[in-house]
Amino acid sequence: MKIIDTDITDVKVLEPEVFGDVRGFFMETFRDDWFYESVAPVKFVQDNHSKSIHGILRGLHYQTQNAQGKLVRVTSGEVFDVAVDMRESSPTFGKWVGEYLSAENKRQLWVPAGFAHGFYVTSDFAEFVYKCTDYYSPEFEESLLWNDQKVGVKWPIKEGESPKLSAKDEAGVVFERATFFI
Ligand SMILES: Cc1cn([C@H]2C[C@H](O)[C@@H](COP(=O)(O)OP(=O)(O)O[C@H]3O[C@H](C)C(=O)[C@H](O)[C@H]3O)O2)c(=O)[nH]c1=O
Repeated sequence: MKIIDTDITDVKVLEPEVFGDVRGFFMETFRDDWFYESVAPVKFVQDNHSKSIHGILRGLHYQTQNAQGKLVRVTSGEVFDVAVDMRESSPTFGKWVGEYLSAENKRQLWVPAGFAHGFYVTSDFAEFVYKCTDYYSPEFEESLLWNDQKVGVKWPIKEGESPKLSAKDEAGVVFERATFFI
């Protein structure tokens, strides 16, 4: 597995070793000992899987308590995946990184606890699977508004298209009023 830095120190792109042959391919997608030693000393407790059609934008979510680190990847289609640093003490507080994750590039993104996370589906549909370092706690869930002007995420939304959001995400908080981490 190759680790690729992003513009935010703690957010990493992981590229698996892919073994292709006449049958197709094989790759290891996660090893607990390697991840703990080489990426972050965390343990994962919950796996999730969602499917979304083109133009869906899920996010930008985080839990203000039981904050979740997320190891995310795409098994069908392609998304533009975004992490926003919500840690007030971080030198990259309020900054964002975005990476294209796809079944094709097989890339994963490690998004530590303390980040708002979301993605926009650029393909006809996308299946999104991910591991979380804490359990789902809806009572502590917050949505940062996807198009907050201060954060300024440059989503790859084509001219004339607008993202399809859940009501919860439509009602996301602006950065100024969001809950931050230490
Ligand atoms: C997240 C989650 C949801 N649910 C239930 C609650 C709802 O009845 C239904 C859909 O939930 P929601 O609309 O919050 O799903 P997403 O918009 O995909 O939320 C996720 O989107 C972004 C990309 C994230 O990073 C988070 O993992 C997560 O917030 O699944 C559960 O039962 N367990 C869970 O862990």
